[in-house]
Amino acid sequence: MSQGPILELRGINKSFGPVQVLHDVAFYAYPGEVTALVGDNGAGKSTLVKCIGGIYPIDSGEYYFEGRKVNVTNPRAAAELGIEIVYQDLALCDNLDIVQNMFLGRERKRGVVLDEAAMEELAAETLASLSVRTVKSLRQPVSSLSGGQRQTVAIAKAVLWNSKVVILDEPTAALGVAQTAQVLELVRRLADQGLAVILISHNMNDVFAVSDRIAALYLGRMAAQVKTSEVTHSQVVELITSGRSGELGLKNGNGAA
Ligand SMILES: Nc1ncnc2c1ncn2[C@@H]1O[C@H](COP(=O)(O)OP(=O)(O)OP(=O)(O)O)[C@@H](O)[C@H]1O
Repeated sequence: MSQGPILELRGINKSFGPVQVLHDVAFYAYPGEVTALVGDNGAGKSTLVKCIGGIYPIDSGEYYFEGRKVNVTNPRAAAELGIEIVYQDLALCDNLDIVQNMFLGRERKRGVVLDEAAMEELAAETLASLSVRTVKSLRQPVSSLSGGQRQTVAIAKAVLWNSKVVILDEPTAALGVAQTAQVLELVRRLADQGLAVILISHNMNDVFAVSDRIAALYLGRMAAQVKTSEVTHSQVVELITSGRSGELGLKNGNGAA
């Protein structure tokens, strides 16, 4: 791919009080690709993603977006760049319907009145563009949806805002086999539409099924970022568990195309 990364981090450090969680981390994500972010519990995946999303300001390091150096010091700055995070707990409101959830906090208005028709149309268009046909009515409460459907709504909500980078935190963790397959298809479709997708996952099958690149964190350091087609399951497991892969002969943060 000739295009450069849409998002690139260099030398990122992040501490909480005396505890340094991220050490000199390099990371990049390309448009049209799924980048899997893997690592053991506590490796720093959530912290890295929260730095990308402006929830945690970085202590030092450089953050580039579309080739420009940027300061992302709060979630609004990230949203303005087109970066959206879909959290594991989804932050959907059970008592609200699909349209209300998708526009929560960013409602469309006509004068002082909510423009329900415009919101419903845009929600329908977005779901259709993602080839989501599993929800019966956009006016059904989110509490009536299955886990996979909820995940779909949360993802659709994230792409509604002309997003360019969508970060998904373990989107299949709570799902069964069929629903996992549906959500992975959706993840792939997002990338095929040109979005850069960052997928946090512990599931190697998911990672290999859907990702183009894999970034492996080990104890807060980027052990490697590699093309998925160039590594095996066991090499990735070795990167996650030991931070190294002898066979790959990779250096820290290496593997850029
Ligand atoms: N707000 C915080 N204050 C202090 N320490 C924190 C904070 N957030 C995370 N940490 C520490 O940073 C380290 C990395 O945590 P993080 O949640 O980023 O890892 P993770 O790779 O996402 O793990 P998991 O897969 O278990 O979610 C952990 O040791 C954690 O205890």
